[in-house]
Amino acid sequence: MGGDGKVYTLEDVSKHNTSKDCWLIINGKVYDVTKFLEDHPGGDDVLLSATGKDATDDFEDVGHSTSAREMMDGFYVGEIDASTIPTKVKYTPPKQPHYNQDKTADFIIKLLQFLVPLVILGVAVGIRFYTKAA
Ligand code: HEM
Repeated sequence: MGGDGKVYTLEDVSKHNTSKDCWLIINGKVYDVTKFLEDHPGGDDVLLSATGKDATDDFEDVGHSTSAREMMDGFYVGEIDASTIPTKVKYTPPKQPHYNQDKTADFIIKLLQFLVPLVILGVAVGIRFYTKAA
C-alpha cells in the first residue's frame, strides 16, 4: 500500500468490488480497504456495497470519527478522475400547470360568496322596513 497518487477512473475502481479486492471512493480519493474489511466496525458488507460508486455520502452519513478518518490514510491508493463519476441527478420539480396563478379571481369569488348573502339579507330587511313604514 502507500499509494502513488495515481489517478483512477470510476471504471478502474469498480473492478475492485469483492471481499478479496475492495476499493472505495471517498471525497475524491481512492482507498484499498481489502485488508480492513474484517476489521471495519460497520461490517464488510457495507463497504462492499459502497464499491463501484462515489461512497462519500455513505461514508459521511455514518458520521465517522476523526480516528476513522485518520485510518483512511493507510488505505489511500490514489485519486479519482472526477469526470468519470456521473454527476448527481439534481431534483427538478415537475412543472406545475399555471392555473390560478392570478389569485385576485380567487379572492373576488370568496368575497362575493360572503357579500351576496349579506346583500340579499340587507335588501330583504330594507323591503320589509319600507313596506312597514308605508
Ligand atoms: C476507508 C474507509 C472507512 C474507514 C477507515 C472506516 C472506519 C470506521 C470506523 C473506525 C468505525 C467505528 C466508528 C468510528 O470511529 O466512527 C466505523 C463505523 C462505521 N462505518 Fe466505517 N469506515 C470506512 C468506510 C465506510 C463506508 C464507505 C461506510 C458505508 C457504506 C461505512 C459504514 C460504517 C458504519 C455503518 C459504521 C457504524 C458501525 C456501528 O456503529 O455499529 N464505513 N467505520
